[in-house]
Parts: sequence; C-alpha cells; structure tokens
Amino acid sequence: MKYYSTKNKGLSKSFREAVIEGLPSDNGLFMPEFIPELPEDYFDNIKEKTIQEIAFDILQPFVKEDLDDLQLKKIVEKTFSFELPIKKIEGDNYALELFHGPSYAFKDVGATFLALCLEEFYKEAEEKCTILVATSGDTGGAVASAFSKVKNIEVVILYPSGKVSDLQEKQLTTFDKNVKALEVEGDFDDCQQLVKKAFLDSDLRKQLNISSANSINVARFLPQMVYYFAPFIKFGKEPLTIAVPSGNYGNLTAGLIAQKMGLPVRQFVAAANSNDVVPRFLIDGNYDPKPTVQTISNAMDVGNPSNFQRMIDLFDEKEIREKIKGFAFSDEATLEAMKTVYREHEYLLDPHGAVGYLALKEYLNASDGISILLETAHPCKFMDVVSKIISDDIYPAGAKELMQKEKKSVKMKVDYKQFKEFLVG
Ligand SMILES: Cc1ncc(COP(=O)(O)O)c(C=O)c1O
Ligand SMILES: N[C@@H](CCOP(=O)(O)O)C(=O)O
Repeated sequence: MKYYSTKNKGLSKSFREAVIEGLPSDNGLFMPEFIPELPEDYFDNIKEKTIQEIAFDILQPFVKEDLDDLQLKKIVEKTFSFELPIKKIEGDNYALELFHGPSYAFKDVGATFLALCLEEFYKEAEEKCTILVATSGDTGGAVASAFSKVKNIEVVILYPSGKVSDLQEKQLTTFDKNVKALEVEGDFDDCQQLVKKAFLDSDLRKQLNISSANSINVARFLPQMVYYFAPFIKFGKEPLTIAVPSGNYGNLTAGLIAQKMGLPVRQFVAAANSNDVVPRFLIDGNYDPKPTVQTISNAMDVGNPSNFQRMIDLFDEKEIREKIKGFAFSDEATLEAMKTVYREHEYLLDPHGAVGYLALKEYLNASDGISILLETAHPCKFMDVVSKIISDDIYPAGAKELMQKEKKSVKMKVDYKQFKEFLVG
C-alpha cells in the first residue's frame, strides 16, 4: 500500500515513510492509495472472531509491505489488550465503551498502535525522533502513556492552558524522561497550527526528525477503524446506526473508511458541541471554520478539524451528506442529557458521550433498529461536570494515584519562534 497527500495525488510514500514523516511536506494529509474491500462473507461468522483477529485482517493490507505478519500480530495483541464492553442504555440503544485503556479514552488504541510501529521502525536506528502532538485533552494523555516506555523517541505535547480537565492535565504533565508538556496560552487550534508549522519548516526538519501522534499520522488514525467492528461481534451482521462524538473528525473518518471496506453501517451520526463547523457544512455545503468555543466536552473543542481534508478526499459533497447526519448541542443540553440518562437508565455518560447520545436521539426513529453510541472517555476525566450528577468516587485506582503527582509543564505563548527554540535549543 502506498500513501499519497490530499494535496498531491502524485506523491507516493510507503506506510513506514508516511508514519515516520507524519505529515506530507505540502501540508496535506497522507491517505491510502486505495481502500481494500473485505470478502462478501466476512461478516457471516463475525461473532466467532476476536477483536485482535479482526484488527489483523483489517490492518494487514495497509501495512504489509513494512510489517510482517508476526510483527503485526504482536502489535495488535498489545494494542487491543483491554475490554471494549457494550452496555445497554435503553431499548435498542447501546454504548460501546472505548475508555478502558491506560488513559481512559479511546485514543489509547491509536496511540499504542503508533508507538509500537515507531518502536519497530526506530529499533536499529542511530538517530532519535521527536513526536509533536497537539491536544485538546485526551490525545496527549494517551500518547504520553503509550510512548513513556519507548526508547529513542521524545514526545512534546502542546495543550491549551486552562482548557483541559484536572485529570487530563496530570496525564500530560507527570511523565518524566522522554515526555515534555508545553502549556500554550491559546486554544487547541493554536496548538495544532504550531505543530503543522513545524512540519513545513525545512530548517527545523534538517535538525530534528519529527513525526506526529495526532490523527494526522496514518498509524494513529487507521487502527481507529477496528473498534467499529466490535458491535458486530455481539450483534452479527445487521447494519447499525453509529453516533460518533466528534472534534478533529479522525474517529468518524476512520469509521467512514471501515464502511468503505464493507462495515455494514446504516447511518453515521456526527455529534458536535458548539464547535459545529461540520454539522453546518452538512446543511449548506459551506465549510466555514469559526474560532474555537470552550465547552464542557473540552476534547471536542476544535474549530477547524484536520480530518475534514480526508473526508472530502474520500467522498464528494453529496456522498458526505448521505453518509453522515450531523447535529450540534449546547452545554446546557449536554448536562441535561447526562442527568436524564443517569436518572432514568442509571448509565453515567461523560460529556462527550452525552453529545453523542443527544445526536442519536435527534436522528433515530423508533424503527431504526440497534444503534451504537461511541462512549469515548471515562466520566472520571470530567469530575467538575460529573460531580453535578453524582457524588460517588468513580476514580479508578490508577487515576487517583496520578492526581497526587506533581505537574511539570513549560508555559508558552502562541509563538512559533519560541516553540522552535524549545525544540532545537
Ligand atoms: C473524549 C473524546 N471524545 C471525542 C473526541 C473527538 O474525536 P475526534 O477528534 O476523532 O473527532 C475526542 C478527541 O479527539 C475525545 O477526546
Ligand atoms: N480531541 C483531541 C484533539 C486532537 O485530535 P486527534 O485525534 O487529531 O489527535 C484531543 O483530545 O486531543
């Protein structure tokens, strides 16, 4: 499989090159040159498969020139080493809980897969690599945890000061050694812009091997296809409606690729908070990014999502409108949904999952059959909001320990010169 840039279809990189480079030098995003189709009968016996077996089947065509079967098997076994439970919320609505990994958010899958790929690729290398990552809350923690044990790789995390939750901040700022946190006086889009600028800086790239651990990196983003298959292990091959709480739209784009491979999705429902650029685009076809709005579902506070480039590369406007229904919700509605669902169904949603729940309710008709909401983070990551609903101690032991650790970060303005100096000294 080769990878091209969304800005230049003539560019042709191997999986290994695309992962190591992170972002093409023309500021596009890497895309696989084709989407392989699964055999027609793939879903006939899906109930007998494990998620690791499925991960191998799905990812192998994308990586096989650079990872042999044994390497890939080991990587997917380590990546999919935690539970992906499916819990009933009400009637035919279920939550697929993606937050039982080390950082309590769905990003653990992509971050672990990427870290293990880079570990393979840098095994015999003399040089070091620096991973740049912009986070609105969850990517950074997952990347810090996944890379904290990887040799030869340094991680620099940029996060918006004062705009992540307490637990998220501890997950970004308490790893010593190879993981450093930059606390940026701006929003997520500022952090993402600084990172993207670094990739376009040829002088920096001469001095430092940089790569990205955001969903712009194909090894972060492609494994996110896999958990969309988990509900089919439980329910069989009937098409499902799937709601995806969305911010940078990597998760939804991975789902769209899985659907192109053959995943029987009846309808994708994109769920946004007040950062509603994609739902607005789905109404009038006008992509009009606005400055980021701070919300209680902070990890989705993205004004100009990177993966929109991939969505319009995969499909034309009419197809996008057919494949995705999009809805946006206020903080008030989100909090109300969390309260109602807990009161009536004893299911504790996190604020991101609650936005997804609202979108599912808005879209669904009674006859729509089984629907799945991606529950993308553990509610304990957002205790300032969750404590308005319950007073129980819901912290897992690991999170409690982390909350006691000392925060270490470097404050920075939205200033590329300062960022570059930090990187190269
Ligand atoms: C908890 C949570 N839900 C949803 C999202 C949105 O996912 P994406 O950026 O892939 O759209 C994020 C951030 O990525 C997140 O951390
Ligand atoms: N919501 C994300 C924002 C970055 O998204 P990514 O999938 O491109 O890494 C976060 O939590 O940091």
